[in-house]
Amino acid sequence: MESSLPVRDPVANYEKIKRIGEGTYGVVYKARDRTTGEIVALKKVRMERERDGVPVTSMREIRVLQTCQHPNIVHLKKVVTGSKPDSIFLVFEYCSHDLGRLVDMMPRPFSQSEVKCLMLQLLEAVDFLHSHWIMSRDLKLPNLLLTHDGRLKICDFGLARYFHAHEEAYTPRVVTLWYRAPEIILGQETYTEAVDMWAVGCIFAELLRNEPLFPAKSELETLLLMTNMLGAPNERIWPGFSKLPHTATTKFPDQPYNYVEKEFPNVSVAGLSLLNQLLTYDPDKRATARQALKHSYFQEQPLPKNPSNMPTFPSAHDADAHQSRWHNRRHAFSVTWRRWSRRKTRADISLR
Ligand SMILES: Nc1ncnc2c1ncn2[C@@H]1O[C@H](COP(=O)(O)OP(=O)(O)OP(=O)(O)O)[C@@H](O)[C@H]1O
Repeated sequence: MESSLPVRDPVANYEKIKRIGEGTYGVVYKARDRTTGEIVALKKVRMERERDGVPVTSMREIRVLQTCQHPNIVHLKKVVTGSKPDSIFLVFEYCSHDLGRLVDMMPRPFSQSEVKCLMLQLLEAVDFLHSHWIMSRDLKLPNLLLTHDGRLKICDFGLARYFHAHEEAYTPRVVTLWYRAPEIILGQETYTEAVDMWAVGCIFAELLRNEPLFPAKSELETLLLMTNMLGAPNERIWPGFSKLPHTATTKFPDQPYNYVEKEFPNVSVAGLSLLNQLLTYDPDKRATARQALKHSYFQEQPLPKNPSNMPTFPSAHDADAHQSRWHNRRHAFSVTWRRWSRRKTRADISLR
């Protein structure tokens, strides 16, 4: 185990109340600090397969979380030891909802002013990450927490990494499939923080209509759904597209039209413009978080709600998984792709 970890207190200081999440890298509990009575979230770091101490993904997550003190990024309070010498728990501030479960349970989508409130908070957090040279690489609704007073917080930095001004090859198996940018699917190894902005576009669309934008089962199906909605990519709108590793082996349908306006009939011209700027194929032309924050969509009526005026909901953590329409599928895809990302050798994908 690395000695630089700020490990304090044993986990016995916390009383587990209930299990609220189980992800690829650990189980998450709602718990009470026995000394202060404070309610926290306790994430157990999976160690089973580790021979040499704390898994590298958890070390990365801890490092990133220590750097990121921001109102819209979940606060890591402590790292505590478990009963076994090598078991580790992360203690987070507790948030009553995750947006994945919440959106699934809501009978109708958030209002425009509520979507604006959530999007502004998400963009503030992403702008903060990118200005600190951090890519999340796993933005999706279940990784967005909501507090009882309307504050959105990004959680789960297990796939996050620092990026550099110079181009560098990164692992291709990142970002849960439904939120994965086209350049990753088409094999670009030197992708940038723009992959997070594609995911932000998918999240925006999902908040607007209460269902995932590209709920595909494979990378090929994701490309097909993208093409059906946005038109087929080509060299004219995305210079360099034809040279991407998987372009030659992918047969895109002959679909030249953008159907965003038709698919989102209740969204204003400014809202559609922001959505299209986020879901831009060419990562160099895709809106950055800072550009998106300045978009006129956030200045027009209805104005963004103040977080404190956001509606309140019964805790989404109390809902049965089967009550939640997309939860299991979202999670299944997350697990599958995280496992892929841990493989040492890159598996070939056939897009034909
Ligand atoms: N601070 C928190 N407050 C409340 N709930 C939380 C908190 N952190 C995590 N959760 C719940 O636990 C779930 C899983 O957490 P997290 O994404 O950090 O784990 P993971 O193992 O990395 O998961 P995944 O495989 O889905 O990426 C979240 O979707 C959320 O429902």
